[in-house]
Amino acid sequence: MASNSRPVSATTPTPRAPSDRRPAGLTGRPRTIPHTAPRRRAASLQAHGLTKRYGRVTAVDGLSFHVRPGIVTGFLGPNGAGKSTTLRMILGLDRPTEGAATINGRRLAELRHPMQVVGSLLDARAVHPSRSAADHLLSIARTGDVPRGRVAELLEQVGLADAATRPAGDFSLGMKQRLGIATALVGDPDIVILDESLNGLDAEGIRWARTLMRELAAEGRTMLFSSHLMGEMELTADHLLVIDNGRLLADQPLPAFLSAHTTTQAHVRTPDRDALRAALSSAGLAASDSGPDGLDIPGATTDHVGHIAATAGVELAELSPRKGSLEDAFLRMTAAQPRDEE
Ligand SMILES: Nc1ncnc2c1ncn2[C@@H]1O[C@H](COP(=O)(O)OP(=O)(O)OP(=O)(O)O)[C@@H](O)[C@H]1O
Repeated sequence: MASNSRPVSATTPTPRAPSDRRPAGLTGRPRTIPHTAPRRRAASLQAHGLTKRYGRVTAVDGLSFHVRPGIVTGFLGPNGAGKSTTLRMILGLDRPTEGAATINGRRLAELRHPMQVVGSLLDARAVHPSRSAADHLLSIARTGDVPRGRVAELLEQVGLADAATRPAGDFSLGMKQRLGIATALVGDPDIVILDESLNGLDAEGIRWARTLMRELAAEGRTMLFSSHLMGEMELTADHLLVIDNGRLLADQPLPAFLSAHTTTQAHVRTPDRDALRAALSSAGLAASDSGPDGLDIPGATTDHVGHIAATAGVELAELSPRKGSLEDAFLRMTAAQPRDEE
C-alpha cells in the first residue's frame, strides 16, 4: 500500500501554441466559429490533502496539487488510481473524507456562479436519451442564466449543428462526447475539466478535441483532462499530474517527466551489423538488435556512435536518436508502484 515515490516538484512550463485549426464538424465542412473573446480571470484549482475512503478502500489518499491557468494539465493514472473520485470531489459530487478542493481559495459550493467558473464532462453517456442535443444544452443554459444564443454557437463549435434536433439517445459515443464537451462549455467557464472525453471520438474528433483543449488553455483557462490515450496525452498536455493508489506520484511539466523516466538511445542501421556491434562493444557500449539490420544503443549519443562507426570503417544507412514515449515513462513509473491489497 505504501508508496516510496515522492511527488516531484512543480514548475510552470511554457504553454504550447495550438497547432491545429478548428474542426470541420461531423459533416466535414469547415465552420466559421464565433469565438468567445478572451476575458479570462486566471482561475486556480487546488487540492489540499484530498482524501476519500469507501469503507476499507482508500480511493484518494491525501492528494495536494495546484492546477494552473493557461496550460493544459493532464491527469494520469492506471485503472482504479482514483482519478474520477478526485474529479468528483473537486466538482462537489463526492464529499471528501478529509481535505478539500478549492477554486481561487473557495469551495465550489461557495461560488455564486459556479457554471461560469467550472465546466466539466465526467460521463458523456449521462444525457436524457429522448432529448435533442439543442434541448439538452438549452436546459443546462437555463439553469445558469446563459443566453439561448450560446446553444447554437456551441453546437457549431463542437460540430453538432446538423444533429441539433436529433435525440441524444441516438448519438454515437463520439457524438455524445462532443455534446458533453459543449455542455461543459455552456457557462464559458474559466476552468474546464474533462474525464476520458476522447473515448469514442474518431481520428478527426480526437484531433479536434486536442486543438480545442489547447485553444481553451491559450485563452487563459485552467484546463484539466484525463485520458488513457498516452499518445494524445503526450501531444496535448503541458503539465502532468500522475497518481496511483490515490497518491500523487508526479506533478511536473511533461518534458521533465519524460526526461526523468525514459532513456534516450541511438538507433543505427548498417549493412555490417556484426562489425559495428564489435566496435561498440570495444568502446564499452551494449547494443541490441532492432529490425533486420538495426541496432539500438541505450544511453549513447548519435555523435558517439557515429564516431565509433567512422573509426571502425563501418558504413551506416541510418543514425538517429530515439526518445522514450510518455507511455514508456508512465508504464515504467506505475509498474514500480506497490499494489494495494483490498
Ligand atoms: N462509490 C464507490 N464505492 C466504493 N468504491 C469506490 C467507489 N468509487 C470508486 N471506488 C473505488 O475507488 C478506487 C478509485 O476509483 P476511481 O474510479 O476514482 O479510479 P480511476 O482512476 O478513475 O479509474 P479508471 O481509470 O478505471 O476510471 C477504486 O478502487 C474503486 O473501486
